[in-house]
Amino acid sequence: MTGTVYKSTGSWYTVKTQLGKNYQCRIKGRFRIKGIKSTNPIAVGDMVDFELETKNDETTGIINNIHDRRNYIVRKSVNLSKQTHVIAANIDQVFLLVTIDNPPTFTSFIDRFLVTAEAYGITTILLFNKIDVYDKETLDEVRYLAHIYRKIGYECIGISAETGKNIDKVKHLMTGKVSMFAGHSGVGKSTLANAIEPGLELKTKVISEQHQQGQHTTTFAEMFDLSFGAKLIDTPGIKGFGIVDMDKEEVGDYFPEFFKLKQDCKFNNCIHVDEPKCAVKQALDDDEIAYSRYRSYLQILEGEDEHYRTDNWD
Ligand SMILES: Nc1nc2c(ncn2[C@@H]2O[C@H](COP(=O)(O)OP(=O)(O)OP(=O)(O)O)[C@@H](O)[C@H]2O)c(=O)[nH]1
Ligand SMILES: [Zn+2]
Repeated sequence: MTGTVYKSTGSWYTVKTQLGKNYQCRIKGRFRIKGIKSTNPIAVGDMVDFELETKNDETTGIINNIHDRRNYIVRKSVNLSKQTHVIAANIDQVFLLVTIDNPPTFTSFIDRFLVTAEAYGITTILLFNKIDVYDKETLDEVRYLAHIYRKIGYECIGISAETGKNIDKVKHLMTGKVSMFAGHSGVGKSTLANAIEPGLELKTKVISEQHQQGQHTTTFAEMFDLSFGAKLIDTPGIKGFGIVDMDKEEVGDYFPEFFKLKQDCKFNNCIHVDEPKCAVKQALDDDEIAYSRYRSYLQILEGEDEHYRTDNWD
């Protein structure tokens, strides 16, 4: 049988078949996944093959194969083993919720998020939330940011999870796809989830309640089937992605507007900093590239990312 992993709690995996039946499955033997050292061989979103086994009237599944992943996101383990933890696989798109204030979302955060998503091969859509409470000036800022990111090719929507403004547009984009919501704490991820699917309880809340009681909890992602034919992966405590290791020469490739110009730089290994006849710097001078984007790029190049690492994950 073949199915998709909806939930994993350590050694057991909830796998749903195409006919919509859930099986509790375990892994047979050991899996090795090319290229990554992972603490967990199978993650939410994985497509797996399994055999059924019945013992004492209880039927469970034994997973014996994992299908190739289209993409996956990881977080580095907190210990020093350099192992990674795969959070989720086969994600179609991520909605990054952005608020101008309450809390503020800075372009440096947005850009680092986008670079990482590009590196993972995941489409990002920017949702500017809480537009119901913004004054004219703040709305102008939303428009300005939306203009910058649309020009690069990112879809941008102004929404209000509270009033329901443009939620239909978000649902439309989600239909038939596997999505995730990300963004700083307090931007409205849970509120949005509830606006698109009333009654859906995301774990983010549960986890923070447990936190207050001083309990240490390991967080696991979970996939939900929504009523309008969409899938949502909930990853408790997620603000962004874990960091992808990349070389200096690679960073510019994940800024789509830089990447397009790269072929016009004099040097084909140009990193757009001090090189002469650099098409990216020329475009910056011509206001074709936003200064905030170039600044974020330099920050990433210079490795000013330590605080982002902790910022991205609770
Ligand atoms: N005015 C207004 N308030 C909103 C909107 N969306 C969310 N909020 C409020 O913002 C606060 C935070 O919203 P949450 O949905 O809990 O934010 P979250 O991103 O899930 O936060 P974490 O669980 O900490 O990651 C709540 O008080 C919401 O009522 C909105 O569109 N407009
Ligand atoms: Zn260049």
